[in-house]
Amino acid sequence: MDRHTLRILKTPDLVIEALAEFVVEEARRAIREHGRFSLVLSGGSSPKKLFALLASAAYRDRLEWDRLFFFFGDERYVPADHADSNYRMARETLFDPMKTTPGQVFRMNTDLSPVEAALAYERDLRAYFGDRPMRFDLVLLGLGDDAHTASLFPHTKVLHEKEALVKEVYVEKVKMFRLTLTARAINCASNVAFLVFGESKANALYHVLKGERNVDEYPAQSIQPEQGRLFWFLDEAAAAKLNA
Ligand SMILES: O=C1O[C@H](COP(=O)(O)O)[C@@H](O)[C@H](O)[C@H]1O
Repeated sequence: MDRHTLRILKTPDLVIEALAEFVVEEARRAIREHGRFSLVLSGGSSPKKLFALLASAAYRDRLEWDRLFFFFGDERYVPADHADSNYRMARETLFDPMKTTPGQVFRMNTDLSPVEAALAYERDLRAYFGDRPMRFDLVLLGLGDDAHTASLFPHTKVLHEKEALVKEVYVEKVKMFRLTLTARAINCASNVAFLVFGESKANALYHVLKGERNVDEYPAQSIQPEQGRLFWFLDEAAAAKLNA
């Protein structure tokens, strides 16, 4: 994989602190340059502590919260208050503590059918960017131990989507519909940052970064920002196989 920066730190907490600093830096830069910061949040369990840190006393005054706009890289097709909902996790750790206004948060609407929810989110994105280039300032991503990212899972049709920015996808492995930004949408971003820690991710990470290119098998390889920068924030356990 070409053109990326690795930040490897000893522990998950140090990785999260480094990424929180990066979020602050990029938010300030984006707000200085074009007045707002468009941030795509990842789901799953890894970003919980990051969101809580950004909402903590140490960080809250370092961000101009009312200029931040939040999006989702993917969503599990469950109600918004379900324990598995990525939106719920972000609401509890970030939006509620920071009292964000509804206009700042763009959630994938799982009250609609999967197809309609994907189309509606695409419309939301296009309306948000309007005449400006369709470019998020920062996309946060995680990595599954099967090398999926967002809800771009191995051997799913969405990996070959070239037009849509958002798609619904039925994922046999987890036996549910997911909604996901496509690689096309993510690769338009100014910055993409993966947050990966733990030994269980080491194998997937090795294949994504050092293995043969095979996007069907290792979907995270499809993330290659066209003009933006790609960062990997890793702990030593996740990075253990990279120098082997
Ligand atoms: O299902 C998902 O998995 C990945 C990785 O999650 P983690 O719990 O291992 O951190 C996540 O990035 C994605 O957003 C999520 O929906």
